[in-house]
This record gives sequence, C-alpha cells and structure tokens, in this order.
Amino acid sequence: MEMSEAAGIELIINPEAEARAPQCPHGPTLLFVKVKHKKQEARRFYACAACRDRKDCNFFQWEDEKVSKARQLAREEFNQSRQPPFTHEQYVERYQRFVSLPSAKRIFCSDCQILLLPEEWDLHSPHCRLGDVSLGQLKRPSHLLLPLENKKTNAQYLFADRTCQFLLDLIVLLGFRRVLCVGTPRLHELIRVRQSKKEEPIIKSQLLDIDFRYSQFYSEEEFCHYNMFNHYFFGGKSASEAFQTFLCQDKGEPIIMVTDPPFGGLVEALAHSFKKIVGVWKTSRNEIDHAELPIFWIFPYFFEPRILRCFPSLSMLDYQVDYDNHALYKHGNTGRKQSPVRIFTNLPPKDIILPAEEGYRFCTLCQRYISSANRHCEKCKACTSKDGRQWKHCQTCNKCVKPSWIHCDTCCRCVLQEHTCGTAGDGCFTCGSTEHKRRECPQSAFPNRTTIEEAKPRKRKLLETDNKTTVNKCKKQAQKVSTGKRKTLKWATGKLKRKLKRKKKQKRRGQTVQC
Ligand SMILES: C[S@@+](CC[C@H](N)C(=O)[O-])C[C@H]1O[C@@H](n2cnc3c(N)ncnc32)[C@H](O)[C@@H]1O
Ligand SMILES: [Zn+2]
Ligand SMILES: [Zn+2]
Ligand SMILES: [Zn+2]
Ligand SMILES: [Zn+2]
Ligand SMILES: [Zn+2]
Ligand SMILES: [Zn+2]
Repeated sequence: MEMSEAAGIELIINPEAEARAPQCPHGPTLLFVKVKHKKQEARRFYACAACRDRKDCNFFQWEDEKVSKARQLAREEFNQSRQPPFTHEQYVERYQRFVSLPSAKRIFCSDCQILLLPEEWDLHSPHCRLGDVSLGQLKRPSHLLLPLENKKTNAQYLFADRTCQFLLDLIVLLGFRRVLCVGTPRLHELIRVRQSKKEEPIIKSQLLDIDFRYSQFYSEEEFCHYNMFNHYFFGGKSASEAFQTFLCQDKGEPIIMVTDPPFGGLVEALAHSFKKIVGVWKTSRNEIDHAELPIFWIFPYFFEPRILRCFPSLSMLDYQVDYDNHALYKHGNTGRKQSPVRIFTNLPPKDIILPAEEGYRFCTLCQRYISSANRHCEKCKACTSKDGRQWKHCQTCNKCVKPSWIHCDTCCRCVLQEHTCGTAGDGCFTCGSTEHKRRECPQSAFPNRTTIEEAKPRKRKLLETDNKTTVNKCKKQAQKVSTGKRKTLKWATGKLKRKLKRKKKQKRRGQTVQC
C-alpha cells in the first residue's frame, strides 16, 4: 500500500480499493483518510479524483457505507447528466459542418465556449459571440477558449511561447516523432500547426485532457477526454483504444510523454496513472527490452522529493517553465518572481541543452545544464540551487540552503530568519512541500479565480458595445463575484480588461464581436 500526505488527508492507493471505487462524474473516485495529529482516523472515504474543491464535485462515500440500489441508480443518472452535451463523434461532425460555413457564418459563443451552427444562433443571441472565426483561429483553440483557471480543479496555465517553442524544438532535436501530450493543449496545438505547415520531420501528437471543449477541434485520434488522476477515459473503450493505438504504433517513430498536471497535491495519484501509461507502452515492446518510456513531467521544484519517490529514474532540470496566464510563474530576473516550475525527465540531463542566450550553461562536473546563478558546491558535489538563485553551504546542516535562510541553533536546521522556533519543518499545509509554509505556497498565491460555471450564459443582455461601459459593467460583475476582497476585484477586472484587449485585437483583424 502506498500513501501520500497532503493537507491532513492521505490518499490510499491499493488495488482492492481501486477495484471497489464508486464513480463520480469524473470517473472512479479515490480512497482517502483524514489524519489528525499524525494519526489516521479509522474511517476511510471515497472522493473525487479530479476536483479538490467540493464546489466542483461533492462526491463523498464512506468506504464501508452501504449504497442502496435506488441511490446507485440516481448516482448513475446524475453522472450521466454531468457529461458534455455532445459525444466526441458528434463534436467532430459539428466541426466539419462549421468549417464548411463561409467565414461570416462561423460564430463562436464566448459565454458557452462552443462553435455555433446556424440553427443555434437564436438560442445564443443574448450571449457574447465572436464572428468570422478564421481557420487559423480554429488551429489554435487554446487562444480561442477561455483558460479554465480554477486553481483547485483545472489550473489551466498555458505555456508562454518561449517555453512551448523550446519544448517542441527540444523534442525534435532529441529525435522524437510522436508526442503524448497529457494536459498540455498548447504544446499539442503547436505540433499540429507545425504539421499543417508540412514541416519535416513530421511530428504526430495526441492530447489527453479533462477539458472536453477540445473535442470540438480535434478528431478522436487527436484528442481523448481523460482524467489523469485516475487514468479514466470519458469516451469509453473507443477512446482508450485510440490512446493505445497512438501510444503503441511504433513504426520507428520514437515517442515521448509530456505532462503538465495541475499543481495540487496528489503526486502519487498522477504517478500511479503515468505508470499505467508506461505499462500500456511496454505491452507493445519486446519483453527483454528494458527501455523506459521517455517522460517530461512539468511540475514545481519543491515537489522533487515526492516525484523522485514515485519515479526514481527522473531527474530535475534547471529550465524555468513559464506561463502566459500566470502572473507569478514568469521566467527571469525582471523584478517578478522566477518561475518555480521545472522539467523532470528520465532522459540523460546532459542531452538536454538549455538556451545559452538565457544564461544557462553546462556544468562538466554534474554533466548537465544549469541556470546562470547556480554554483557547483565542492562540499555537496553538485550544482545545488533549485530556485534559480545562488544557494549557500551550511557547515552545520552539511548541505546547501536558500540564500535567505540562516542556521537556527534552537531548531537545529536552516530556516527563514523570521521563523517561530519550534514550528519549522512542518511544511506547507496546501501542497505538502517542506520548502515553504502555506502563506508562501504558490497554490495560494492567487486570489480566487473563476470557474467555467461562472463563465456560463448571463441572464442579462449586455447591450453596450463601447469599451468604457463594458468595463464598468464588468467591474460591477466583478464586485458581485468578489466577497469584498480587493484582490479578487482587481483580478476580475484585470481579466475583463484582458478580454476587452483580446476583443480589440479581434476587431482590428476585422472580426465581429457581439455582446
Ligand atoms: C497547468 S495546465 C497545463 C497546460 C500546459 N501548460 C499547456 O500550455 O499546454 C494543466 C492542464 O491539465 C488539464 N487538467 C486539469 N485537471 C486534469 C485532470 N484531472 N485530468 C486531465 N487533465 C487535467 C487542464 O485542462 C490543463 O490543460
Ligand atoms: Zn468528481
Ligand atoms: Zn451561448
Ligand atoms: Zn555542478
Ligand atoms: Zn553545498
Ligand atoms: Zn544549517
Ligand atoms: Zn528556530
């Protein structure tokens, strides 16, 4: 039995629990146990694998609870009612009809996040819609769709161009010809754009993601609606077969899996799913061949110990991954915080050349590329910085620590100067890291973000088209959303300003925007 600790709740991974797991709308649930004062409570319970917020999925069942037939049926009905409005096959048919329409009739409903067919226009007339959707825009759905920024469930932080292009160039350079994109829609999209330009060598890609909106843009071979916390394919057997076919059709085209999961806890649940993917890949290979499925697992550096516990063959690279819609996770020393997100890989680090123009250089002793401020410590015999700043060696702890830490004789370890003695070492309540406390956790560094539910059709018709009135309206809306917290309001208005900016850009391109 494997256990993982996060926020006073432990995940229990064992085959019996998995076999008996009841289903919520997000597939088989996971078994958890509450922990108080480091002791497990006696009763264990099943809860949703995908949503860490009960607002998103409130499934709860005690492990030993008896569920009546009637409740079971009601649950199945409920789960069914929470599935996407169309099957993937229907989405594909809709897409074909959509692209055959003349440009003026290609309308996307921004409120419902759906490509509209002419017979649906009336129904969506009160909504914010975008007209003249170009074929170019259809090729870049991650730019058309509103990112699902609900940090507790989707945390859809999209790669900045710098990172996305770096990953693709690296994949090509390393000789991979197929990419299994698990929760990396923007990378999948970049590969598809490259494919459409017929750039040699041709790289193929398949996207697995919980965001079903992508079914509107991709075929069943290109996209599977998938939950990476329980390795569940929403599209049933045909979807899991499409995945197996893609993963196993070698034909001399090496494959790599690239994943960028939401950063909450549950590292062990993710690792469990990834091991299943590795298992499927291995079934298509010669048994005596001990090769490993190449992996890029993108995750914050402070999860390193937990990731390595699950996947000892991975090592962490210094490259800082950054995101478009993530104010804190930006690259570089430009006054903003540096991104804590890194690439974990089972490929030899020396083969992964990091861009010299960004200051990365090669350490011949460590045989890997390191960030500019990282220094090789003679005592640790390694380039020890994890966060991009130069770390210093503590003689007492006999290891390198962050530059802002000091050695505290009471706590018998290096800690932040302004700590309260005796409390150091408990780590973060939100993500489980021992590197920081909850208040410093990047998970809680954000004000509440909207969920897709909040972006659903508005009851009131918005008639104003001039930007100023719309911003004022938006501000009012934002005030409603906020619970009086200025931070939320600031963020919400920021988001609406970004939306307006996007609209302005689309208008400049001559696109019609109706709200
Ligand atoms: C941190 S974002 C990564 C996006 C990536 N940086 C990109 O630009 O392509 C997390 C991604 O995982 C997806 N995701 C969130 N929860 C998931 C789940 N339970 N199963 C599968 N995908 C999930 C989100 O929809 C999102 O695309
Ligand atoms: Zn659920
Ligand atoms: Zn609509
Ligand atoms: Zn070194
Ligand atoms: Zn050292
Ligand atoms: Zn120390
Ligand atoms: Zn102390």
